[in-house]
Amino acid sequence: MDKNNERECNEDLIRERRKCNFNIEELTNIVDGGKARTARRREIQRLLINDPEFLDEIPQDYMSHEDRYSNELRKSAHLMQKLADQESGHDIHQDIGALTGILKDGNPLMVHLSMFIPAILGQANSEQQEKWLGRSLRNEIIGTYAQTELGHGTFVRGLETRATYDPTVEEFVLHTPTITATKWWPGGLGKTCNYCVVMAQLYTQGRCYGPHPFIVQLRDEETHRSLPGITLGEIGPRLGLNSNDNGFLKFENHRIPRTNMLMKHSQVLKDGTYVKPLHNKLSYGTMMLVRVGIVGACSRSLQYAVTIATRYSAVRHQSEIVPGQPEPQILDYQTQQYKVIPQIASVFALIFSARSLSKIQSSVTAKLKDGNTDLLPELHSLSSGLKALSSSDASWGVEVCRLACGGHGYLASSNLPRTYTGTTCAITYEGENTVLLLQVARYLIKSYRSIGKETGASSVSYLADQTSLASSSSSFSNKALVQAFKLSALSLVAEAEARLQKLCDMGQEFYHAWNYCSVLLLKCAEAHTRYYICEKYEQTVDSLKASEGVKNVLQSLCRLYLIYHITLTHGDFLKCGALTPRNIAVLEGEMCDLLAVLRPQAVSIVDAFDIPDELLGSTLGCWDGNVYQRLYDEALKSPLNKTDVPDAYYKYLLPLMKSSL
Ligand SMILES: CCCCCCCCCC/C=C\CCCCCCCC(=O)SCCNC(=O)CCNC(=O)[C@H](O)C(C)(C)COP(=O)(O)OP(=O)(O)OC[C@H]1O[C@@H](n2cnc3c(N)ncnc32)[C@H](O)[C@@H]1OP(=O)(O)O
Ligand SMILES: Cc1cc2nc3c(=O)[nH]c(=O)nc-3n(C[C@H](O)[C@H](O)[C@H](O)COP(=O)(O)OP(=O)(O)OC[C@H]3O[C@@H](n4cnc5c(N)ncnc54)[C@H](O)[C@@H]3O)c2cc1C
Repeated sequence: MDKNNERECNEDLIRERRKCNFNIEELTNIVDGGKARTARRREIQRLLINDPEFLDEIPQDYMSHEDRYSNELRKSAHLMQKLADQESGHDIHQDIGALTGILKDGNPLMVHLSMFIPAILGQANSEQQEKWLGRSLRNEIIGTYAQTELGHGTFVRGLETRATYDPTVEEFVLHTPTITATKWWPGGLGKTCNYCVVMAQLYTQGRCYGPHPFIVQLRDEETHRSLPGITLGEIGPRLGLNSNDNGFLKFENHRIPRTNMLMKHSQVLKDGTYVKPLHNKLSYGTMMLVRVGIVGACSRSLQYAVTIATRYSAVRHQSEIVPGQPEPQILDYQTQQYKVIPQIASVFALIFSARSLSKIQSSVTAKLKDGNTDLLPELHSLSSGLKALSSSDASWGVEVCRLACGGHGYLASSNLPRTYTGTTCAITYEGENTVLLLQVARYLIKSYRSIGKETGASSVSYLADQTSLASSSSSFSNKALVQAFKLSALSLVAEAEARLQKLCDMGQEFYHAWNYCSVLLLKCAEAHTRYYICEKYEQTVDSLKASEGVKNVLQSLCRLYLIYHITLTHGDFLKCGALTPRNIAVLEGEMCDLLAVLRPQAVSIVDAFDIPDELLGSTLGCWDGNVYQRLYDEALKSPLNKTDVPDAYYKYLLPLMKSSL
C-alpha cells in the first residue's frame, strides 16, 4: 500500500490524517526505541512481507488441525532460515517484536527461541554451552522448556518428575512416577522438538534437593522418532495458539549422562555430592527472563488491537448525535473514545515499563556474574508484577478493542479474536497472574517490615516514607497524581500488614492469616505495580527530548492514563485520603476533556505504531480504511461458498423439511 497515494484511501481517514499535529516518524522512533531500531525493524518486516513463502494458500481458519500445524511449521522454519541467512550477525531476540504477525496462530519454534535457548544461556556452564548453545542457535537441535505437569504448574516445588543420580554409571534416571507427573503444556513438545530442558526433582545420595534443570534428548536426530523410555504427544486443541503443538511427555526410567544436568548454578559431582547454588531460586531464572520479555510482547499485541479499533472507528458511521444530521464516525461518541483512547495510552505505559524493567534486568544479571544476588528478589518482584499487569491490561485492552468494533470485531477476519487468544494466554503461562501478584505482595510485606534496613531495592523504598500518608496534595500536576498512586499503594500495604499482624496476634498461624488476607494482598501488589508503571510513564515523558508536538501528545496520553486508572480504583484513593470526592469529580471531567483533545490525533498516533497491513492481517484495520470491500472479499473465501447448495443440505436439511409431508 502506497501511503502517499490518498486516492485509494477512505475519505474519513484522509481527513483524520490531515489533523495530525505532531511528527509521526519521530513518535515511531520513540515506540521502536530509536531511529536505528525503526530502520532495522522495517528492514526485517520488508524482508518478510515480500517473501511469498509466508503467504497462506487458504485462510488458516479453514484449515484442519494438522494442516495448521504443518503450515505454521513451514513458515517458522523458513523464518529461522531467513534470519540465519542475514549476514549482520544481529541478536534475533532484539528483533523478536519485528516478527509479530508474520505467524498467525502460534509458532511451533517459539519456546525454542524464547525459553530453550535462554535456559541454556542462563543455566548451562561453559562446557555445556559449548556443546548445546551453538547447535540450538543454528537450529540443528530444537528444544522446549518442560516444567509444568498435569498435576502442578504453579507450585514448582510440587513437581513429581524425578531425576535420581546413579553414581555407579554417572547417570541420572528420569522417571514419571504417576499420571499427574506427566509433563503437560510445553510449546513445540508434541511433534516439533527433539530436545528439551526438563525441570525435575533432583535426588542424590538419598536426598531430594528440589527442582533442577536437565537437558534431555527426546527424539532421534536422524529419524525424529521418540527415543526408548520416552512417550510423547500433543495435548489437543486450545483456545488459541493452535499451531504450537503443546505437548505431553513421560519418562520410563530414562537414563541421561550426569553432565546433562545444567550446572551453571548448582552441581552434582561424580560421587553424587550436591554443590548448592549462590541463591536457591537461580534455577527459576529462565522464567524470570521470559516474564521480562512478556511485558514487551503484551505492548505489541495491544498496538495491533488498538490500530484496528481506531482506524475502524474513524471509518465506521452509525446512528446520530445531532438528530436528523448525517451519521457520525463512531469515534465521535465519547463512549467510543473512552473505549479506544485509554488503550492507546496504555501501549506507551507498557513500552516504557518494559524498557525500565529490561535495564534493571541487565544490571541484576551483571551483578549476578560477580556473584552478587542481593537484587534478585527485587527483579523477581518487579518482573512478576509487570508480567501480571501487562498481560491483564493488554488482554482486557484487546477485548475492549474487539467490543469497540461491534459485530465485525467478532469476525476472524478482523484479527481481533486471534489477537485476544494470543494475548490472554500470557495471563496464565509463565506464572499465573494471581500467584505472581501474591509473590509481589510477599516482597512488599517483607520490605515494609524491614523498613530502616538498607536493601538497595529501589522499587520499595517509598514504603519507608510514612510522612506522605498524612499529606494529601491539592495540586494536580502529573507528578502529584503519581504521588497519589504512591500514597494509595503505601496505605494498602500498611493496611494489609496491620490486618495480618492482628490475625497473628489473635493466635492465627501466619500462613492462615496470609490466605485470609489474600484479596487485600492482591490489591496491594496491583497498586504497587501500577504506581511503578505510572512513575516510569511520567518520568519518561517528562525527560524526553522531543519536539513540542510529540511531547504534547505523550503528555496528554500519560495524563489520561493516570486519571483513567485513578477513576477505575478511586475507592482506594479516597480511602487513604490521597484524593477527595471533589478531586475525583474534577479529574473525571478532565478525563473527558483529554479524550476530546486526543480524539483528532488518534488515527495518527496508531499510524505511528507503523504496522504494515500484511502483518496487521485485519479487514477492519487496514491503512486505506477500505473495510467493507475487504469484509466481503474475505467472506467469499469461505469453503461453504464454493457451492450454492451444500451437500449437508441433501443429507440433513432436506430429510428434515420433508419428514412432515
Ligand atoms: C538472549 C535471549 C533472550 C531471550 C528473551 C526472550 C523473551 C521473549 C519473550 C517472548 C514472549 C512471549 C513468549 C513466551 C512463551 C512462553 C510460553 C510459556 C512457558 C511457561 O509457561 S513455562 C512454565 C512457567 N511456570 C511458572 O511460571 C510457574 C510459576 N511458579 C513459580 O514461579 C514458583 O512456584 C513460585 C510461585 C514463585 C513459588 O516458588 P516457591 O514455592 O519455590 O517459592 P516460595 O513461594 O516458597 O518463595 C520462597 C522465596 O523465594 C522467592 N522466589 C521465588 N521465585 C523466585 C525467583 N524467580 N527469583 C528470586 N526469588 C524467588 C520468593 O519471593 C520467596 O522469597 P522470601 O522467602 O519471601 O524472601
Ligand atoms: C498457552 C500455554 C502455553 C504454555 N507453555 C508452557 C511451556 O512451554 N512449558 C511449561 O512448562 N508450561 C507451559 N504452560 C503451563 C503454564 O505455565 C501453567 O499453566 C501456569 O504456570 C499455571 O499453572 P496451572 O496450570 O497449574 O494453574 P493452577 O496453579 O492450577 O491455577 C488454577 C487456579 O488456582 C489458583 N492458585 C494456584 N496456586 C495458588 C496460590 N498459591 N495462591 C492462590 N491461588 C492459587 C490460580 O490463581 C488459578 O486461579 C503453558 C500454558 C499455556 C496456557
